[in-house]
Amino acid sequence: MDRNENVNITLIGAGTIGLSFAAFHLAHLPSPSQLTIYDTRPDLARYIQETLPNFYSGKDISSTILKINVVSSLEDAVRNATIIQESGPENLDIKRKLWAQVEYHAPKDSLLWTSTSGIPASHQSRDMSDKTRLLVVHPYNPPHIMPLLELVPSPSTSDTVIQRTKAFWESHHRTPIHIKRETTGFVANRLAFALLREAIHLVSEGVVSVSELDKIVENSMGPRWAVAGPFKSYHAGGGAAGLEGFFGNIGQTVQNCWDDAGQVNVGEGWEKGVFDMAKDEYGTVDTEERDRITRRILQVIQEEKMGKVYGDVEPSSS
Ligand SMILES: NC(=O)C1=CN([C@@H]2O[C@H](COP(=O)(O)OP(=O)(O)OC[C@H]3O[C@@H](n4cnc5c(N)ncnc54)[C@H](O)[C@@H]3O)[C@@H](O)[C@H]2O)C=CC1
Ligand SMILES: O=C(O)[C@@H](O)C(=O)[C@H](O)[C@@H](O)CO
Repeated sequence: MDRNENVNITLIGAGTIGLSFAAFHLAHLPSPSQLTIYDTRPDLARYIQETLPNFYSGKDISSTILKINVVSSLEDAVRNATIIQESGPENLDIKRKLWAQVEYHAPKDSLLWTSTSGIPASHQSRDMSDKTRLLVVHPYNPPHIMPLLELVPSPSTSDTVIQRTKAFWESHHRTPIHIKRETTGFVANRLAFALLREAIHLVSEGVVSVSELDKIVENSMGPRWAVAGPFKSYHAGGGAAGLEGFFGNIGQTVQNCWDDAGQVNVGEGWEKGVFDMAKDEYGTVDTEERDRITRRILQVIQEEKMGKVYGDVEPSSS
């Protein structure tokens, strides 16, 4: 499936992730009328009118919003969908119930995607009759800017579903990565949370403050890993001998750091100190400014790596 096909996309859940996906698809669908949004909130239409413009720096997109199908019935939402992306609460019972209903009302060849941060498709699809259809398509927040999509099939998910999904996102110049096995937190969150655990350890031990730690990441591995991931970076760092040379040179230091790594756990009492430090330092983060800078950085990287900048979050007005 590629971006040029006439697709009807249904978003279930219009919260942080759902609306971000809405902004992304509005910029790529030939018409806003190909987008359907369903949510159980009673004020959905007004909520969309009030919040979707925030993705376009307050630009008047009222005529676009009017063409979106905003529906209050799940059956109406999915009956003509080519792609259904669920971004409801991170709650297994809710997702399970949704998929059993969606499967019943949706076209038999529609793609069924869940945005979940960590509930495996094999758990969500328990009550589905055709478990081959469900696939985790885990975005990195915010999906209208962040290129990564982790495609995490259950053991039942068909390869056709995976390949059609991969083709769709690649045709939209995104980076879908097929994760081969269902792991807790998939991959991106595991890596991010491993670093977060060490960060919390260092802050709660008084080694650095919250803002000092953030500055260390923002001025070193942050930009480094945006250009070359950990393996490529350390392979390069090993010189002619590559990663083997890297470990030959500093393998013992690496092991010493691993041996001394923090083992903080949730609920052990570090929370108040660290949370208060983050609150005092950052208050409410200006996510619009954060996203503006992130978008600029990603555009430069996209231009360098793909030779051109693709699309932005500008809704089609047709
Ligand atoms: N917030 C984040 O940074 C990320 C979240 N995710 C995942 O995306 C999913 C959505 O997360 P958020 O957007 O942050 O949550 P959210 O709480 O902002 O939005 C959830 C939406 O679902 C609606 N909802 C509740 N029950 C529903 C139902 N039965 N049917 C339809 N809609 C219903 C709510 O009204 C709300 O608008 C979760 O599974 C989460 O783990 C994935 C990546 C990042
Ligand atoms: O960090 C992200 O954007 C995603 O990988 C997530 O799934 C979030 O961590 C989510 O779990 C909570 O924000």
